[in-house]
Amino acid sequence: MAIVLGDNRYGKAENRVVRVDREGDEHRITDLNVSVSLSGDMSDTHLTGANDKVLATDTQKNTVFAFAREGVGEIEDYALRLARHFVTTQESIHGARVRVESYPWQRLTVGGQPAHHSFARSGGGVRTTTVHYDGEQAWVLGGVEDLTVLNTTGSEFWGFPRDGYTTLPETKDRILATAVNASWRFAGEALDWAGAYDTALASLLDAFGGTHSQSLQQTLYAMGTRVLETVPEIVEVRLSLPNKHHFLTDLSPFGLDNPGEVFHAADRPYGLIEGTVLRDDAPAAGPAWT
Ligand SMILES: O=c1[nH]c(=O)c2[nH]c(=O)[nH]c2[nH]1
Repeated sequence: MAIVLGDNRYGKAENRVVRVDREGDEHRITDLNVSVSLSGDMSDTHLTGANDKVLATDTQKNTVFAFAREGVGEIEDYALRLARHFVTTQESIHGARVRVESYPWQRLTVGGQPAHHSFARSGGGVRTTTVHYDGEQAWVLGGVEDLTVLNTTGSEFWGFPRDGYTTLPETKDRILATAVNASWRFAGEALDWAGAYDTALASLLDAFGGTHSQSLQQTLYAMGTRVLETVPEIVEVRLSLPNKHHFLTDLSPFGLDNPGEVFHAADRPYGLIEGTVLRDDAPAAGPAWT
């Protein structure tokens, strides 16, 4: 029996980069969380302690900030530039994964006018990308996280098996709420990333609100399908949907009825519904998700 070094990677996680673009008085803000993870010929550092092939994670952090000096643009392009840089400039680095989360800010209205330099963090979900570059090919994922949505009706859940542990009543009308975590895989690059994001987001929301749901699973499939129908460059969608349960509160001890008006929003435990929707001719995912 011999002990060997297995899969490994290293990088600087969660670099918080804020960039202000200034056009005269009018400012724009880009607020990012950037994580870099590199892999390659890293045996020596693990086995002997020789660091001559280790691009310091501190250098990686500096690179993330220095590249932001030239402008960020679409986060997918920024991640591609960084991933390519690490692999092409370091002989020992054979793969780079760059993940970017972009926090949304909304311009304030001040004195009845759009403010030049004042913003509020908005709850419209965090735009994400993950790029993997292996020296020859790039794989690009886009996505959105923490996009909380809720339907006050149009949701049922019944017909499920009842065993000795089942207490959940069947319902033909309930609140359906979730925080959408979705990632999608693009075929190709140099796309209209912003347009794809806007369309995918609108499709997720449209399908969530427009589907009369028998289960969150059914809604998940509708949401993934809608993205694939509206964005031709996306070949696969992965969704992770926590079921944010809203239980009708029993007000009868107080002599009150409750015709679907007062709910307890339970934060845990929660159902977690996850699934992948993809084109049957989608090209191989390679290392895109791993
Ligand atoms: O949409 C749902 N899917 C489930 O699988 C499930 N299970 C549960 O208790 N409630 C729900 N709701």
